[in-house]
Amino acid sequence: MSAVEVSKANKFSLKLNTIAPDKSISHRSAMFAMLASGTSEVTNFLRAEDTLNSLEIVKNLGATIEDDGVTIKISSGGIKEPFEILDCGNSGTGIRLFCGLLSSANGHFVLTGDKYLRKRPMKRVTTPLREIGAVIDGREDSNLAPLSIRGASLKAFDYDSKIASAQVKSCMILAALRADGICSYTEPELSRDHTERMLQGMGADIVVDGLKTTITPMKELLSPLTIRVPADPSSAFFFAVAAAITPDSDIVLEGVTLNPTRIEAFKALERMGANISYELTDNRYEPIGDIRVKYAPLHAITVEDNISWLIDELPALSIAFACATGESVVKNAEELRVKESDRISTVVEGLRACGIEVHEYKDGYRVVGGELKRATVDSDGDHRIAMSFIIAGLRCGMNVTDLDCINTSFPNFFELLQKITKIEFKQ
Ligand SMILES: O=C(O)C1=C[C@@H](OP(=O)(O)O)[C@@H](O)[C@H](O)C1
Ligand SMILES: C=C(OP(=O)(O)O)C(=O)O
Repeated sequence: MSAVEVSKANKFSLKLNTIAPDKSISHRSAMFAMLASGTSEVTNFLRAEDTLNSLEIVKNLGATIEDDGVTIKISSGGIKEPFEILDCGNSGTGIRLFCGLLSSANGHFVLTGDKYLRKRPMKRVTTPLREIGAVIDGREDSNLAPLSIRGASLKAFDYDSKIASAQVKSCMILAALRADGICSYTEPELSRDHTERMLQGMGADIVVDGLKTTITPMKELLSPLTIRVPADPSSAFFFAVAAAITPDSDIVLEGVTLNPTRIEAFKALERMGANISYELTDNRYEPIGDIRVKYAPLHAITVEDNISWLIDELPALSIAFACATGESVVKNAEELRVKESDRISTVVEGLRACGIEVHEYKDGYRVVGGELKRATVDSDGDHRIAMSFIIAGLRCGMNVTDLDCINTSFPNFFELLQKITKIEFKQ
């Protein structure tokens, strides 16, 4: 399936209870099970390419996996040297967290990914890991995958990170769990905190004090995880924007993680005028609940703080900017340039193709709200760009090409979308 034609939508009222399970939590569930004694049980694991690659890697590292289609049981007898090259596919989260997990494990490990991942920067994890004794190398002096790791003993550290990145933080927390003394990691702004919450739930000694996380190495294996993965707010957000830009529409997104580090894009949409409410329904490892979004005319906003809390949703939020009155600005978001695509360029080019005035900056862009027009937009192999411009099509019709990437995070996206509008696939 290489292209889709999306029709303009009429008002809709919907409840969605099958939004894709959270990608960040699914990756972590598979990986953290390797640190437990006994069997971890994960229900509602995201069965998408990125996270299935992590599960396959865990299997290659010696875990036994039993899957009845509902619950995945993962039992590990410790990390074993794999026969295979470990392929993370398209996933930055996969490769960077595995670097932390494997740097202290016995054996030799080769991590790689697809042509997009092999262009993304890895020094952000390989440099701090090398500083504490990790034996890790890769192309361009360890900046680019394939990466090769020879497990080694790691020294205790106090690391002051310059980037607000949950991938870097999680990598270093995983390394710290097997270092030779108490470690601390400080970040410039709080990034998503699933790693801390899940590992604490498994009994790890991790103390969070504002931006500083202190980790005491594991003395023994952790307790197994028992988790139901909540729906992914980053996936749910495409449908939040769908309701926010389609007059008189109303949508309820069920069972989503309401972790404050993940729902900032919904808060931004609320600041733009959309009518949004949250209902807490569960609280295990993190708050979980339903998000209701009702259409209201949107106005422009500036987004410049806590960028890591909505970094993955910025492409979809930019579609709402295009439909708002006034000029919306995104600042401090240079991290967008090193995602699956350079998301500053792909958003700017895509919106311009749809007739919207956009000004590009080094660290963001300014979108002048206007009339979206039907265009052909190529995703550049980036799932979030593909889904964002498909949602734009609900306003004006759209042809979006290069769609296979959607399977990395949201395989049932089209099944849900067809509850809202007509879609026609082309070769
Ligand atoms: O830790 C995670 O699960 C993620 C962290 C973020 O990346 P960075 O840590 O690079 O900001 C985010 O963009 C990615 O989709 C998932
Ligand atoms: C950036 C993303 O993922 P990753 O970094 O894991 O490839 C994303 O899903 O938008």
